[in-house]
Amino acid sequence: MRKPIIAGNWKMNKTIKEAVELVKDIKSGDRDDNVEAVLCVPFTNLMEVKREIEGTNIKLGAQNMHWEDSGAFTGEISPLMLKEIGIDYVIIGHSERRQYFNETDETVNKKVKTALKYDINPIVCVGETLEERESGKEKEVVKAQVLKALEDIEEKDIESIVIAYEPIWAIGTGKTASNKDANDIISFIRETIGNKYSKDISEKIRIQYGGSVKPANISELMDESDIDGALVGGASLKSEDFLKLINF
Ligand SMILES: O=C[C@H](O)COP(=O)(O)O
Repeated sequence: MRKPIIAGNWKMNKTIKEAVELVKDIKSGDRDDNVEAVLCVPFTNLMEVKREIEGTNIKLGAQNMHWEDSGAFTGEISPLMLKEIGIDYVIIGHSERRQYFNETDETVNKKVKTALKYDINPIVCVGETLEERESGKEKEVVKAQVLKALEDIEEKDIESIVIAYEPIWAIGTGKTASNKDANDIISFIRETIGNKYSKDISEKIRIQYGGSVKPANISELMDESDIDGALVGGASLKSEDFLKLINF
């Protein structure tokens, strides 16, 4: 049985003061213990948010990470720095990083390997553009992204990974993939992992959907057979909405 995982990706939002207020509100709300709630916050908020969630079952995530431990990489954050703070998750290969910061399948693969080396659970994002979907290439694109992200990764590490399927055309646009379409691609990702490794591990890995998830559509998405959770942008910035999502 896969434990549902709802992760809020705050993106480039919230000052430290705003972050603390939001976490205090989330902390004080009712939360379903059977759902894993993760807050993926800007680097500058990690330490304060870590302090705030101490003693709760809320998990902490970063939104990116370099693959090297240290060195001349101005502006980058290393896995050692994140490990010291005590993060549980790191988002890798979000489409915004691929689109605006030249993240490639190769760098995604390096970062996934580094995260695993440091026992940080990677949330690996994949997803097709509108153009790719309209030309019927979504499965081909997503399969290539998944296989490259998992290159040279052993089966024993697969369960530590979460995959987030986020069709780019559904991110921040208010357009959600239909439940059926999202479930279809997610079960295809599961099948791809099953073919590369084993059916057993493909049944264990958690795969989220992301793209305009909100309180109004979360339960129907979670009713689908293969969708194990959501990676949520906009709706994770309001405590009321995020609490509704984790109590779907
Ligand atoms: O990481 C989250 C996704 O990019 C979805 O963002 P959104 O919920 O604002 O569409």
